[in-house]
Amino acid sequence: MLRAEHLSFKIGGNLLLTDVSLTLLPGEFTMVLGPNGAGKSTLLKLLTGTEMPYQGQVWYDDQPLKSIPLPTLARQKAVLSQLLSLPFDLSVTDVVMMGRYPYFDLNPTRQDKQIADDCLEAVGMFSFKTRAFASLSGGEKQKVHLARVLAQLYRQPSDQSVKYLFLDEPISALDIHYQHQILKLVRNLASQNMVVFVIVHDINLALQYAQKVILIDQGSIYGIGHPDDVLTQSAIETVFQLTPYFMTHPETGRRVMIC
Ligand SMILES: Nc1ncnc2c1ncn2[C@@H]1O[C@H](COP(=O)(O)OP(=O)(O)OP(=O)(O)O)[C@@H](O)[C@H]1O
Repeated sequence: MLRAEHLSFKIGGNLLLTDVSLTLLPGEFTMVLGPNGAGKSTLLKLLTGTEMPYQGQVWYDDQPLKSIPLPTLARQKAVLSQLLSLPFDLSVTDVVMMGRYPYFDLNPTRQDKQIADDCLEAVGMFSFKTRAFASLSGGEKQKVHLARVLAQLYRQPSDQSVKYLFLDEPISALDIHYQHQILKLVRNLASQNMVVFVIVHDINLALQYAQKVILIDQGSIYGIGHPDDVLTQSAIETVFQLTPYFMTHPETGRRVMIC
């Protein structure tokens, strides 16, 4: 379980996040939405320890995040940020193997290599494994970074511990086929004792996949809970300043938004 209490964050004199409290449960697929600049990435950085809050605290299970040793954290938590370029000339396999750094000393084992291959396969990028990462398209780079975080949290059968996966707009560069493939993959991971926190902009994908939604506006939580309870007509009108219409999907019966 992840628990955050009364998180606030400021840079200079600007308060970017104000009094955010939340609980994320393993097994629950949480999606985070909100306008540009609302504070979604800032919240992710506080929940992952990339930034320290000005006020408040984050716990992973019963441990304050700041007290968890980095080598332990590296096996528990993986983060995919929006920055996809790398300053080094690496192959696709090299990038995925970065996810295995917490597990080997000098050289990857045969098992690490197999895990990297499996994770590339899972995102449809196995045939690119020897390519130079810099030569890939934007969507291909995004899939390789996804394979990297999957490799980092790859679970051995004996490992029952809770894992924490944070993805900042992981499907922004993907075609519609891979948007759905990756979200199904992540939903499946969530069901395996994982806390999953995914920032997206697509309200219909959140209505389709999320079990919990966090709607952020102007540095605060506007709503948190079941997607149908949070992503209401009035909430979307207020937060995004446009008028949505909702229809019912003809086969599944779920809500679909059109604007
Ligand atoms: N280092 C910084 N200095 C000043 N302002 C910052 C800094 N980092 C972020 N901000 C501001 O904080 C606000 C929240 O940024 P954040 O990246 O969390 O937004 P977001 O909700 O993830 O937006 P987007 O959907 O555009 O990615 C923005 O207005 C941003 O300009």
